[in-house]
Amino acid sequence: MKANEHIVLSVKGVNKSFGGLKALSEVGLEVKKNTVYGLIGPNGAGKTTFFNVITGLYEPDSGEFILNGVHYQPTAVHEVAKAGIARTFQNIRLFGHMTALENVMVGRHVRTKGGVLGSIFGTKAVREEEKQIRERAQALLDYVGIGEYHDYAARNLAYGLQRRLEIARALATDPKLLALDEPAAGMNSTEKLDLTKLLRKISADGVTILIIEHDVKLIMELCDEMTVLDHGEILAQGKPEDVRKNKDVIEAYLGGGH
Ligand SMILES: Nc1ncnc2c1ncn2[C@@H]1O[C@H](COP(=O)(O)OP(=O)(O)OP(=O)(O)O)[C@@H](O)[C@H]1O
Repeated sequence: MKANEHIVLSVKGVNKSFGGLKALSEVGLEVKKNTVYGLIGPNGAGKTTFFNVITGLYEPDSGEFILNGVHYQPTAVHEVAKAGIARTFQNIRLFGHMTALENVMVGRHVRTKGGVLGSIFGTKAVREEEKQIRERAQALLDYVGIGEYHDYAARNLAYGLQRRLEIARALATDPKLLALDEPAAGMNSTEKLDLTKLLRKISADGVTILIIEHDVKLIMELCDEMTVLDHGEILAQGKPEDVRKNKDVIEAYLGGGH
C-alpha cells in the first residue's frame, strides 16, 4: 500500500435501531488519508445517524471504530473530538453574538492546557497561550478565506461565510478527520464551487474529509470515494465513476433517466 493510501477512518458493522426502526444496518466504510469521502442517500437513508454514531452523539447497537489505526469508542462527543474527529452540523451551530474570531478561538480550547485556575488568575503562561490561540484563530479564518471578517458577529455574516466559519472552528481542534454534514446546503452554484475548492485544499493539506451532501453532482465531482445509503443499508460503495454506473443506484436513487 502506498503511503498516501493510509486509512484514517475505518468503521465496520454499525447497527443502530430506534425502537422498531433499523436506521443503520451493517454499515461500514474506510476513508483514506488526504481524500474526500462522500456519503449520499435519499432523505431518511441514515446519513446523519451514521455521523451521530461516529461522533459520539448516538450510541450504536454494534460497530467497530478505528481512527488512524487506533480503536476508539464513540461514547462521548468530547472524547471523539480528542481522538481527532471534528464535525459540522446540518443546521449551523455558531455562537451568533460572538465574533468570527471568538468562534474559532472557542474551537481551539479543546486543545489547550491552561485549565480553570490558570484562567482565573490570568497567569503569564495562560496569557501567552491566549495570544497564540488568537493568532492561530486568525490564521484559520485567513485559510478559509474570511480573515477580513474576524470582528463581525457570526450572525451578521452571509450564509456562505457562516459555513466557512464553521469549518474554521472545526479545523481549530486540529482534527485528523473533518466530518461535514451538508456544508453546501442553501448555497448558490458559485458558493458551491468555492466550497469545493476549499475542501480540496483542506484534504490536500492533510485533513481528511467525510461529507454528507444532497447535491449528487457536487459529490461526484468532489469525492475520491463514496458510499450510497438507502434505508440504512449500503447500496453502493466505491469511486464515483463506478457508483455512477451501479444499476441499483441508478434505479433506486438517481432515477433511471439520469
Ligand atoms: N433520534 C431519533 N429517534 C428516532 N428516530 C430517528 C432519530 N434520528 C433519526 N431517526 C430516524 O432514522 C432514520 C434515518 O434518519 P437520518 O436523519 O439519519 O437520515 P438522513 O439520511 O440523514 O436524512 P436527511 O437527508 O433527511 O437528513 C429516519 O427514519 C429517522 O426518522
